[in-house]
Amino acid sequence: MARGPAQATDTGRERIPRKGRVSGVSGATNRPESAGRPSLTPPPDATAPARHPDAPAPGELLGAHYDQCFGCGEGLPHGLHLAARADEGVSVTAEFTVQPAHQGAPGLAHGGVLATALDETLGSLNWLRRAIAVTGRLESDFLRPVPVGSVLYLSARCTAVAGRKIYSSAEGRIGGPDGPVAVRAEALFIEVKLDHFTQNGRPEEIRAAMSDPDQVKVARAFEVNP
Ligand SMILES: CCCCCCCCCC(=O)SCCNC(=O)CCNC(=O)[C@H](O)C(C)(C)COP(=O)(O)OP(=O)(O)OC[C@H]1O[C@@H](n2cnc3c(N)ncnc32)[C@H](O)[C@@H]1OP(=O)(O)O
Repeated sequence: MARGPAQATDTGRERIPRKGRVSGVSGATNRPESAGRPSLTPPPDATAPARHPDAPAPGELLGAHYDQCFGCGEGLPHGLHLAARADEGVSVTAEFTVQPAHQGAPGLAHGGVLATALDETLGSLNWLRRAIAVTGRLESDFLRPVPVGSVLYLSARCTAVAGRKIYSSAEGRIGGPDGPVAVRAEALFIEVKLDHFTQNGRPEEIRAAMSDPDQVKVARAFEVNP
């Protein structure tokens, strides 16, 4: 499709032409739809990820970062309720039990739900670095069907960091932590500032999350260093 100057879209936002990046605020409106797909392989100047000194100890549960999060929140009956634990270095393990509400085909987990479980597990890695980041790219492989009632044993690790780009990978096994791999993913998270959420999120939820008297909860909702 030919791209001219900025055009209105059906969301009422401007579509940004290829060479017309908006500078300043980080957010969904900044990245042109025509942008190519940067590689999931770290560049040669990438560095090894560093664990934050205050990161939870290996084996410690990370807890939900936000109780309305579909991946880990406790406040959503049909959410995944994924529970992630810190592991060594910048890596985590997590578990998620597939519920009837998570079906795609009869008796089997929906692929999008499995991708969510991978995304959430990968996202939780950022807490170990105390970085605020969002998923930019998530490439998933579905290797085995995952039945309702089964536990998906996930593990994820951050592999490299290059500027704002965070490279990571994850896999999910069934039948036990050493069972066969059912799903796996490679991801590129992009570090953002707090205003990514405050400027793009719906005001009701932002206000509610910000006004929680528990400052640690406020910080975790946005994955900010408390
Ligand atoms: C509360 C904390 C969050 C925890 C939640 C855990 C849940 C799991 C995580 C999620 O599901 S997050 C929700 C899903 N993701 C999003 O909603 C992100 C939507 N996209 C955006 O908001 C923007 O596109 C984004 C912030 C990712 C990037 O926009 P920017 O304008 O800040 O970045 P910019 O375009 O300047 O690119 C910076 C670098 O990142 C690269 N990049 C940006 N977007 C990319 C992308 N989508 N894929 C690959 N690379 C990307 C880009 O090529 C560039 O590389 P170089 O520095 O080498 O030039």
